[in-house]
Amino acid sequence: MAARSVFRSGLFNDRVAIVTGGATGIGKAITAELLHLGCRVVIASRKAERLEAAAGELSQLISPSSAASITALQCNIRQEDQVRELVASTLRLHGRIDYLVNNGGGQFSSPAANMKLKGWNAVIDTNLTGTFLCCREVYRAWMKDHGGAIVNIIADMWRGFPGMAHTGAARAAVENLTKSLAIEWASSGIRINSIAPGTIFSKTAMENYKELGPMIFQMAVPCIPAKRLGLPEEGTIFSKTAMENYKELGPMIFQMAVPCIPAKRLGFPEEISPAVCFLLSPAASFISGATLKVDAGQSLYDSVWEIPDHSSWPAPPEGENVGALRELMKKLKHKL
Ligand SMILES: CCCCCCCCCCC/C=C/C(=O)SCCNC(=O)CCNC(=O)[C@H](O)C(C)(C)COP(=O)(O)OP(=O)(O)OC[C@H]1O[C@@H](n2cnc3c(N)ncnc32)[C@H](O)[C@@H]1OP(=O)(O)O
Ligand SMILES: NC(=O)C1=CN([C@@H]2O[C@H](COP(=O)(O)OP(=O)(O)OC[C@H]3O[C@@H](n4cnc5c(N)ncnc54)[C@H](OP(=O)(O)O)[C@@H]3O)[C@@H](O)[C@H]2O)C=CC1
Repeated sequence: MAARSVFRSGLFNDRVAIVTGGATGIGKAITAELLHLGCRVVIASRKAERLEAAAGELSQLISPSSAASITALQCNIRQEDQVRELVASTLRLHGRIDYLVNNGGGQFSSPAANMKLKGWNAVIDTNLTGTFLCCREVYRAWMKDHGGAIVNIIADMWRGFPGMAHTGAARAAVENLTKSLAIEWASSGIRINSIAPGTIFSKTAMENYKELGPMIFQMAVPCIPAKRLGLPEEGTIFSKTAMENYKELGPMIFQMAVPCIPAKRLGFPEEISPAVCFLLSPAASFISGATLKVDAGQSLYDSVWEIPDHSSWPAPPEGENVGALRELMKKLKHKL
């Protein structure tokens, strides 16, 4: 991993940061850049082996003259006692907590109608409650009396999040939580902001979407004149075994987002970390309660979610305008 930064080296000397989910993907890029800037970073997530491996790898990037350091602490942000222990251990180790980056999180894709309550709760507990618990514990234990800066990683959920409704709801809630805390905690000198990434490619993020391969078939439906998949007895493509063959294609979902991204390419973790460092840094000293979209304009543009053609919508109220349109369509049809 290349640890580069546009910021002045030593900018975060003697500062201490907790980065949840700091061992993989976006979190790993944030950790690498903070280390490059001299920060003492604690990375926290559930899988101890992955945490240790990342800490080992990232520590190689620290030059001997640097004030930076990295520590791996296991923590499931859904567990209140574990979050409390993460904060207490960081304070025992470093004596202060200047920054918190709530990056740990995620979800699975599923139509809302198929979600089990357990799955819904898992995603809400992780992304909303986990973020709240981390904020509350650093506030109580340190930032209330000493100030600090918090960045919450949310998502591109501005037009809802069809296919991942649970995470859309949780991230929208975190955006609102960010605003509430910006006001409640202003008098402690705490700034809190969110970053909403677009579609960001990393190996670990991709592995989470393996199960989406078979959906490639479903996604073809709007392009088929019959508006349904063909069956094997009709000599066409769809069968259980064909679907099984496409399990590998789940990760392609990331690539399929490209036409919906004005940049016409995916984003990368190293394109999120500078925005996080900016919001933590003194350069953002007058910014709080804000959300920075880092999505190359994706949220203003297209969606991967296809609505099949249908005639299920309730009819509009009859009147002169509906009548006029009907007449116009009749005339056009006649001309064609
Ligand atoms: C066609 C349009 C679809 C849109 C797809 C677009 C794809 C591009 C998206 C790009 C934007 C966002 C990207 C990212 O966020 S990348 C980050 C990815 N990383 C992660 O998500 C990692 C963290 N995630 C998790 O740990 C899990 O997903 C989870 C949050 C669910 C927590 O897992 P936990 O280990 O605690 O829980 P379990 O695995 O035991 O599951 C609990 C219950 O949750 C339900 N569940 C879980 N997985 C699935 C699944 N794949 N499908 C359906 N349901 C699932 C289930 O009810 C589990 O309980 P049971 O198994 O007992 O029923
Ligand atoms: N990649 C993308 O396109 C986008 C990503 N995001 C969000 O950005 C963040 C980072 O994602 P990304 O790097 O792409 O994907 P990753 O899957 O690499 O990162 C998710 C990280 O969160 C950690 N994590 C998950 N659940 C918990 C938990 N309960 N307690 C502690 N840590 C947890 C994981 O570690 P472990 O499993 O070991 O606990 C992992 O390190 C996530 O919140 C993601 O949803 C938002 C928008 C787009």
